[in-house]
Amino acid sequence: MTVCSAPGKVYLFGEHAVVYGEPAVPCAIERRARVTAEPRSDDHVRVEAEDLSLDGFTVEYDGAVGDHPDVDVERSLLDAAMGYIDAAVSQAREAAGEPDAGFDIAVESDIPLGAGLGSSAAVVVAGIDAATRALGEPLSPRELADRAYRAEYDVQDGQASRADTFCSAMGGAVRVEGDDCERIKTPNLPFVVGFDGGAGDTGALVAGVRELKAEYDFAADTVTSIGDIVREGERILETADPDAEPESELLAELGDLMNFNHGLLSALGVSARSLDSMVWAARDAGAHGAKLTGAGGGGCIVALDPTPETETALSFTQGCADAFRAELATEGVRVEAP
Ligand SMILES: Nc1ncnc2c1ncn2[C@@H]1O[C@H](COP(=O)(O)OP(=O)(O)O)[C@@H](O)[C@H]1O
Ligand SMILES: C[C@@](O)(CCOP(=O)(O)O)CC(=O)O
Ligand SMILES: [Mg+2]
Repeated sequence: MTVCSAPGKVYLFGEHAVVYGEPAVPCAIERRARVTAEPRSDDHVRVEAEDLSLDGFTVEYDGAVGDHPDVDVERSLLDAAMGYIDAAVSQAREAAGEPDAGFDIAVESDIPLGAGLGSSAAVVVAGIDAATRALGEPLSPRELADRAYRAEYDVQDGQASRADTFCSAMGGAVRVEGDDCERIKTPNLPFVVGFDGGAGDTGALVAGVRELKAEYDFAADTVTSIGDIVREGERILETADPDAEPESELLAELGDLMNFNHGLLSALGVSARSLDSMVWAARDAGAHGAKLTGAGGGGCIVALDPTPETETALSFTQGCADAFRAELATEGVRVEAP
């Protein structure tokens, strides 16, 4: 029985625009998904995923992944929910050269689903790591990131960047621009997350931005401007001492860029009333800056505040279901039990 875990993430800057080749800076956070993989003597895949919004269920596939699931829910719902695990199993089988490998898989996660904290990437990265290790064919974190990206790309119909999966595999803060992915050094940024209890549909939100961009030059310019914000943010981060506590001047500069980034995401139609309301609650509480994180439409915002004020204000904000401090996770994917 092999258990691997991988972290979720927040976007300091750059979601959506990263899909079109602009740079982005996601940061891994200490909320993890854990996947257990146990090889089977047959070619079946049995999945236990208690956090899924289908009220928790157990499902057994017959032979080929995705065939004849033995569960009493609508097929389309099940496919949507299980797509990422299917894709992770397929990548692990391919990587290990064992197309007929069967597994008992269990998924457990502290990352809310579909809320912009990268639960899908964490499940896929930890899943591929656990399944390949269970077959005795461990991959490096970069190989895992690449396989996990291919899995997300397939499930999201070709609409995915490498940002979430690379960040989850490597941990820490990363910079992603097209196929170019690297870890970067940042000071320990004081992230506060507000969660509205809901979720957004990543595929539909990405498709919406794609349509706007194709229809209006100013929407395409907005995407480029998000890239400009990220480039400016990187310039500021490069001047910071990664080993010192971040100074408030640095946080103020980053916060201004986060606020600008949120405005442009909002212009692209991916914010929501609940997200805007949490963003304003954070700003009113004295956060240096706040923005939605991930695909948007519902889910989470991220703010920068070293004091307890933003977390407290969010916990009293209507529409905020949960508020918590998110520590930077310096470790990416890891083995919990070999
Ligand atoms: N704990 C989990 N168990 C099983 N599947 C999960 C789990 N967490 C996430 N997933 C998969 O990831 C999907 C959510 O991914 P996505 O829409 O990209 O949002 P995000 O990555 O922002 O959380 C879920 O619908 C599910 O398929
Ligand atoms: C909108 C996007 O930039 C980030 C999506 O993040 P999440 O799945 O909502 O955590 C899409 C992508 O980069 O693949
Ligand atoms: Mg995702």
